[in-house]
Amino acid sequence: MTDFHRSKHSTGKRGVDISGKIAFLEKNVLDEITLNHIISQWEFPEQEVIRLSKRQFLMPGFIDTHTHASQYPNAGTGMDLPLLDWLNKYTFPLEQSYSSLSFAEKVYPIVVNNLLRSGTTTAVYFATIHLESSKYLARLVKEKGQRGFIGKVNMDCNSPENYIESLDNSVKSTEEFVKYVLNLEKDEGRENGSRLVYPIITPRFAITCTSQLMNSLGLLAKKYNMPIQSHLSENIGEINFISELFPHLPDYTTVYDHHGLLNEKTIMAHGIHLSSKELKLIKERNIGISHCPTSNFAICSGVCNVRQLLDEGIKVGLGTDLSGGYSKSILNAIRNANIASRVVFMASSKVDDKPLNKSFPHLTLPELTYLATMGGAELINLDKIIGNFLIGKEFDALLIDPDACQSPLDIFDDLEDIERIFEKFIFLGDERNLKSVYVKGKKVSGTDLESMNLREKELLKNLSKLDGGNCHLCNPNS
Ligand SMILES: Nc1nc2[nH]cnc2c(=O)[nH]1
Ligand SMILES: [Zn+2]
Repeated sequence: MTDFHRSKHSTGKRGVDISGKIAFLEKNVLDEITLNHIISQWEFPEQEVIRLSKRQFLMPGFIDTHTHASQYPNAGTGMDLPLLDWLNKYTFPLEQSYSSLSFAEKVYPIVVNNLLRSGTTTAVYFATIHLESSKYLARLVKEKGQRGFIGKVNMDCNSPENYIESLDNSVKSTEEFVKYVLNLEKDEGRENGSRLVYPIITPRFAITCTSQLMNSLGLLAKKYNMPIQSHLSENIGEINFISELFPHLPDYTTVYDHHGLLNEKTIMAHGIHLSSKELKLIKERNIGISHCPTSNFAICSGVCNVRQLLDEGIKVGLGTDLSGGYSKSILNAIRNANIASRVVFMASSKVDDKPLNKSFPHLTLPELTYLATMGGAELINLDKIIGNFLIGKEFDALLIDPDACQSPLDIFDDLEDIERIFEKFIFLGDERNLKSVYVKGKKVSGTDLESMNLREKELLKNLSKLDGGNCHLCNPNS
């Protein structure tokens, strides 16, 4: 039996309290009497008790540790080229469009709404080099109630003529951006829990940043105690170019280290083709790797050996890497991380002499779920605040309804227990199963009618006409 309380106005430490923190958890509540007793114990003014039906369950919200909000319009297109050509032909021309704030105003709301709807309660975003559009993205993420790390991208060399900054301007506008984002929540007292949006220093990658720029960004990150994100060892052509640009340095990871960009708050996307020396350095600096399997497959960058990263004790989270990755959904990233880990195993010599049993070294369902939640929280240094449902953490959660309208899951009562239903949701489910999405205890998205806009309601009405519409979503009177 599952229930949870949300308080709209209580300052008391109960249920999910006013600051969005989890105040209590009760296990094994099997009957109505005990349930009602608990509810009365934790009573608080204007409480909202949300009762989950038979097969509904809660899980921690998804954390996308690497996505390019600006590339969303290209998602699902342009998979015919490898990284550097792909950047030049498709990606840089699109990103250039954000020099116009009104372009950003058209795209970014769609991005944030859709990420929330697919269960991404926290996203680590790349915007573009443009200050005003990047500020707008930060404002929007906060307004929509998503947790987010927003990066104004830096690039001052090896970039197109119309999509490049001067060194001076890049550093100045980044500092202005950082101050702007830090100020966004200055009026909100810390009794309201953690902040929602953070700035993150974002040198695009070492190909498009001069040494001076990387050094300055490293210092800026230090000055404001900020996280850093970039790309590392994604593609062989990229790695070869790096060794041409930095012949005096032994490898790609050292390039970033040399410029003061590696610390325990650094997130590097991809990390596919790393040498053992680089892995050692990554572990030493305690940086995290954002594993972006959909992108790695889609633009043929390679297959990341996540088991090896985990065995080395390196922090790993999942990223969609829109639009190198075509899907905005972390569920999709989980599925591709699963396939990637099996490809690594099958390509290894061990495949012939190991039976398909429990010691099979591909990623397990608990591990995949961890990467999408707590693993991501560790990467962004919010593991004390989100990532699971320990008491005192903030309630970033998904209310999953396996029986939702048009659900892609088929549940056979006689066969299923909660573990199987959860597994089916992870591998077959989609946003139709996300009845509610909560960030810091506040509902920010969901499939039920109250959270829909007019267009969505209209769409559902039409669906119900086609379908006969007997479910509570298609037909609220049923
Ligand atoms: N996948 C990906 N890799 C990059 N490396 C540098 N920029 C990018 C980007 O936008 N996407
Ligand atoms: Zn990327």
